[in-house]
Amino acid sequence: MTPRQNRHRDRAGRGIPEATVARLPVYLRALTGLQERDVSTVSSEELAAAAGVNSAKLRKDLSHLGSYGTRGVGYEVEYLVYQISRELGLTQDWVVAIIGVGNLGRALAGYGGFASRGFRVAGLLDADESIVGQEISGMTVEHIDGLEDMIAGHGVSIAVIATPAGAAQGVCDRVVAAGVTSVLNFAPVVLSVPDGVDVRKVDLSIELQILAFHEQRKAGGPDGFAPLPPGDAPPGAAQYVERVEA
Ligand SMILES: NC(=O)c1ccc[n+]([C@@H]2O[C@H](COP(=O)([O-])OP(=O)(O)OC[C@H]3O[C@@H](n4cnc5c(N)ncnc54)[C@H](O)[C@@H]3O)[C@@H](O)[C@H]2O)c1
Repeated sequence: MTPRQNRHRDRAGRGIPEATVARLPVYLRALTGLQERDVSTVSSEELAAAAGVNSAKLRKDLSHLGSYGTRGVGYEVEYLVYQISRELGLTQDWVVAIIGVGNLGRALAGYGGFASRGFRVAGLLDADESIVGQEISGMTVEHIDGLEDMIAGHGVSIAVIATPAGAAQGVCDRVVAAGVTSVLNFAPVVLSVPDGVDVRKVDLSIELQILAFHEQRKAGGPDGFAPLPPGDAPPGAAQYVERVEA
């Protein structure tokens, strides 16, 4: 493993692998479902089945949090929810700004799931004068000129970019210069950021391509079940398979 990969792998801190970090929200969702049904303890097998992973992997993942369960009893649901939430930084509120209030930005602004997971949308910003001033999901859209003031005034720590591709890098540079170190990018462009800034890119078309790739293989594909040559896999497929299988 190169030093860069190593850094990436340990970025979550305390040596928790990125693949484990990526599965923690899945465990959390399964545990929240158990809490809603007043289940107080759960075996690793039950939790693994609810989360869609194998139980050995689940036990290994949870051991990174110092959680080993009790033989014959399993894991205490409430405590595990607390441990995972703490590890993911969900025991504190995170302030989010949504930049670009078109179709996607509006949908995100109206999504109730953010607040219940500890993400507070502090504001919506757009460059279009006809959108600025509109009331969306109880918030007034502000002009992008006020970006830096909003970040400083509300303590924004996560910027969601939902602008067209051509505007995304400029917006990203501004949020980073204003001190934001986490960016969720929906624009179909790879953003350049300095060290210490985390960018997560959401691209539904890549996810669809990956599903199409797996559908094709399930159906026998052009070459039966033989692995497709690398050039035939959609972008992100190898990464996805790695993410799922790690
Ligand atoms: N990731 C995904 O799966 C996915 C899905 C749909 C759309 N998208 C992408 O998300 C982005 C938004 O899509 P949409 O359908 O909402 O587009 P849209 O055109 O409806 O909205 C974009 C908004 O960004 C604003 N904008 C433009 N330049 C800006 C700037 N410099 N600062 C602030 N605001 C600015 C526009 O005024 C507009 O309101 C696009 O890049 C699109 O390709 C991604």
